[in-house]
Amino acid sequence: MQDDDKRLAAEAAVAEVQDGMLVGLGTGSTVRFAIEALGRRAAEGLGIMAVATSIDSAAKAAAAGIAVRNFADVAQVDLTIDGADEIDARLWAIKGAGGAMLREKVVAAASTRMVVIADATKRVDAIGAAALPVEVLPFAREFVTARLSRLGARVARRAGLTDNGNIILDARFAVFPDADTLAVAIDEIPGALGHGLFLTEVDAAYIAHDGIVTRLERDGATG
Ligand SMILES: O=C(CO)[C@H](O)[C@H](O)COP(=O)(O)O
Repeated sequence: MQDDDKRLAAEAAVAEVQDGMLVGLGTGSTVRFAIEALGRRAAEGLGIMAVATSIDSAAKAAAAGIAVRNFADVAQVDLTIDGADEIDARLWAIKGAGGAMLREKVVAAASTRMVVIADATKRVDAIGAAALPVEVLPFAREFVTARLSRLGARVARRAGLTDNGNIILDARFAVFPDADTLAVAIDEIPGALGHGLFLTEVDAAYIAHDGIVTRLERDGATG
């Protein structure tokens, strides 16, 4: 059921893709459905190329027959489709449970339009219950941990390394602080390379609940 909703949200977003576009591919189990849908459209003749936010998504896109460009060679993306861990009515999102939020934020910032796809379990009244992932230079591990603790977080180091060779610290807050203030405060910590708070990047969201897809736009429109 949840997978059906992920697929429906993904297919609704992929319907936005037009011939000639450079498409940004996020990361995660919902994006996997978007990659499959995009692969089907490419096989039917849609002329697109993609950039991927993770090694995993690049491999899945190539396997689906989508031409993948190296993002390092790219300054501008037409449309990016990505998942989220939480998203609210303002289209504020927490991302990064899959650990790709640093590349995801760069690609989102390069995109003319960025849409989130999600099943209804991701829709929240206010973001902040999910862990907030922070990608950290390994050299700065304890320093950044201390700074995040000072901001009120309980901090846990995630196992493994990101695609960029860095570590992830998951920050949990008993009471989530003002998101704008928190984003600025984390941005100012040297060694903290990126975090999962997406407050300005998301232009629209396709959210599926029991087979019905709702589109939310940043300007408040729904469909
Ligand atoms: O931000 C992400 C990866 O960094 C994912 O988009 C997010 O975690 C949602 O993943 P899923 O669709 O598997 O629930």
